[in-house]
Amino acid sequence: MNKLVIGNWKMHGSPADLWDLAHAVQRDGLACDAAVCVPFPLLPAAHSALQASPLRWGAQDCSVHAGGAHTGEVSAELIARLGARYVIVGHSERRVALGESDALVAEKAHRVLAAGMTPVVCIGETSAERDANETATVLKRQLAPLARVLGRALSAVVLAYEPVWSIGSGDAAAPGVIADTLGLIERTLHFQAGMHQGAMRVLYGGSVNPRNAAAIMACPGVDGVLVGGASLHPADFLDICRAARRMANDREMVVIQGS
Ligand SMILES: O=C[C@H](O)COP(=O)(O)O
Repeated sequence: MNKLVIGNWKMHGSPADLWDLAHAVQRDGLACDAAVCVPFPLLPAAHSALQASPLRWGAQDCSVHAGGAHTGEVSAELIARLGARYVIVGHSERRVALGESDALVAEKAHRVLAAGMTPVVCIGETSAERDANETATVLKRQLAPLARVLGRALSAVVLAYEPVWSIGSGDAAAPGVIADTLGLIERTLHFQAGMHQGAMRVLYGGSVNPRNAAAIMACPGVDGVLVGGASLHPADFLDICRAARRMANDREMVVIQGS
């Protein structure tokens, strides 16, 4: 499976930024599966700028409702009509600031799948939870409703492990911590949903940049990265994509040499 790089622009960006990124991709090529998740008002511009590009686009949230009288909400169906392929759900910035529950996040993931897109479901512990040795408890609690609501469709989800203490800090989790935590996630998914290793894509997110991307993507179980700040700079974003492509090449060489 190719590595996947997803940029999360959060509440940043403009149509001009999307065209800059599109031109950079056209000039340098895109070396892996990649997408950029933009604020809702930028989705039409993403459609215009990226429709002829290998770079996909998506949103950062959606309504838990399919449609109807829900002022200010944006349904997954409306997002899909703008050509989006991915929708991030359960980002810690929403869980913390807006009190989004694990059950709500699972229902939103269900809506995204029903609209024919891929949910990128974020999970991760805060620094207080990590210090209190509660990482395993938190991750199991966050994953449980997903397994319950989605059942077999869980394998169509992209999971993003984002330790909250790492987001925007400049300090990515150490490769050993990432590998250990992804192992824990894998065992939890096996126990809760009967899922086997590699059945779904699992990304790491939190202070990923062009300097640490290769080491992070070399961690066992890491299928790609969810990138915040660095995704706002086309050169950095494409450097991370190149690191992802090198990983795939290295693996292909190992398979060929070992076959
Ligand atoms: O969704 C992306 C994450 O919040 C990571 O953000 P960051 O790369 O700026 O730390």
